[in-house]
Order: sequence, then structure tokens, then C-alpha cells
Amino acid sequence: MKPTVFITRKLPDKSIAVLKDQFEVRMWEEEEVPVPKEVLFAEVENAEALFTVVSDPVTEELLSAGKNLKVVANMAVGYDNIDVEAATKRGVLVCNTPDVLTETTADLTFGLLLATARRVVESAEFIKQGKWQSWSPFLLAGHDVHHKTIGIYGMGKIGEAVAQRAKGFGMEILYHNRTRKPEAEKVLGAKYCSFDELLELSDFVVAMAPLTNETKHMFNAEVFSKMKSSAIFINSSRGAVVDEEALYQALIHNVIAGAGLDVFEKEPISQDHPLLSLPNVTALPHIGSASIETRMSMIHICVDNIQRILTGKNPRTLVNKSLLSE
Ligand SMILES: O=CC(=O)O
Repeated sequence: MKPTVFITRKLPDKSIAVLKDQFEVRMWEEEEVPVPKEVLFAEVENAEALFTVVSDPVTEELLSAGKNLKVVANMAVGYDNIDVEAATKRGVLVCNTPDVLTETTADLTFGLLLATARRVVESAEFIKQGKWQSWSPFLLAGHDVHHKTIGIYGMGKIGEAVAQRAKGFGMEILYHNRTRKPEAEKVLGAKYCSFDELLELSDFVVAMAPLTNETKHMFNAEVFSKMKSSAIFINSSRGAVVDEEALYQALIHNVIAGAGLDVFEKEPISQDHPLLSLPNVTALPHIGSASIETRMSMIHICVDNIQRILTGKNPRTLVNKSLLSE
């Protein structure tokens, strides 16, 4: 019998042709509605491979239901939706999609920074709502980006790609990271500093760190109080690195000036969430890597990893690397 692959979201037929040629491919046929938990649990029972997206919780319970499961290929660089420890204990390989989305996500992050600073979304809504009466000196005036200071928290590949864009805008680049990045310091002129210095000196504080036990709710009331009152906070990593209530309070009390958010603690965020009521918040629906080219490349990596693992080869982008050496 052919091994079974379950794909949790509808994908274009041509992007999964390689899998269909060799395996029994089952797919949740909805593009925008997530697979219901009971369907996922029923499907995982017979699956050797799961193709997942960031909104699918791959819990210990799901992994134990997947008695034949060999691989979870997650269509994202982040894998905080997966209990990697539980997967590793069961010998299930976890794969992600690094590198291909680096530049695309950096474009969106810097675009969100520009949009928030220069009030682009608010201005576009203003004109479409017929509110434009006349040119006036401070109509929708925002903050400059060029030659300001950007502070990047989490200098991984995407952080460095954001820094590269900031360099083009003549910005002073500060960063804080678990390890120093000598190459980024040399090539981009990025300066390493403590987290507190980054908060105190930056005009734009950009959260780029993955969500872990250490980074959960890292951006809290105390952290916002250390930022400049003119600071703009940008988050395109994971919603849960921010205490959203603390961010809301910081915004309404002018502790900081604005926020650009591509990610939220609960996604999709509900329409009546207080953050969405604020004019100085630019909110996007988790589209960091969402260009057609990059999303196709991410699918391709997942497909390739599944194909390789189910035919006895090593995957290209493995998260729980300890499993290969066993
Ligand atoms: O959020 C998306 C990703 O982690 O790739």
C-alpha cells in the first residue's frame, strides 16, 4: 500500500503533483477554513506524513494519534505550533521552510514600518472615505524613517535582511540577539547593544525573535515604558511575544507612538479587538511571507521534504536534527 500524506489546506494541484505520483494524497479541500480538529485527528491515524500550516496545532495528543507518522512538514520558518519535543520523542521528523522566505518577509516588515510611520493605511482609508477637503500643512503627517534609529530584537536571517533595508534608508542600526553577529556588524554597520539600550535609543523597535518560553510576552508594560514616547513598535514574528493588553495601554496612554502588527496572539484576531480600534495601529493578517513566488517555494520545500523522507532519504530542512544522527 502507498504511504498516505495528509495536507491540511487546499493547495494548487500542480504544486503537489510529485506527491500524487507516488503516494496516497488526502487534502482538506478548503483554502481559508482550517481543518476541524476531529477531521485532522481522523486523518492523522492513517498518515505517514502531515503537511501543516502555522495555524495547525500539532500537539502531543495529535502526534500520539498518528501511529504511522514519520514527518510533519510545516509551511513556515517558525514551528511554535508544533510540540517538537513530543515529535522527537516519537521519532517524527519536523521540517520547516527557512531561507526562501527571508527577503519576502523582510520586505513586508520594512513595508509595515514605513506604512506605520507615514500613516499610509490611514491615509488610504481617509481618501477612499471622501474625507479629503484640502491640502493642509500637517494633514496626516507622520514620522520620518530615513536616518532614524532602528532596533532589531532577534538578529536571525530575517533580522539581517531588515537591517539591510534599513541601511538603504541611512538608518542607525542597533540589534540585540542571543549571539553577536560579527558579519552583520561589519557589512551592515549594525551595533550590538543590551536589550535596555535598544529600547531606550531606538525610534523603531522591531521584534523579529521566534516565539519560545523565553520570548513569550517579552514585550510587556515595563518594556514599553523603556521605549521613547515617539517610538514605533513593529512585530512580524509571532503575536505571543507581545503582551497585547500592555501594548494597548502603552498606545492609548502615549507611552509609545504607534505599532505595526502582522501577527497576533490569537489569529485571526477578532474584529472588536481593542488594538484594531486605534488609528496609530497598522494591522495586517499575518502576510509576512505572502508573495506568490515565496509561498510556492515554501510549498515546494514541504513537498520535497515529504517525498525525501517517505522514500528513505534525508530531508533538506530538518528542525529536530538530533533524529538524523540516531
Ligand atoms: O509566520 C510564518 C513563518 O513562520 O514562516
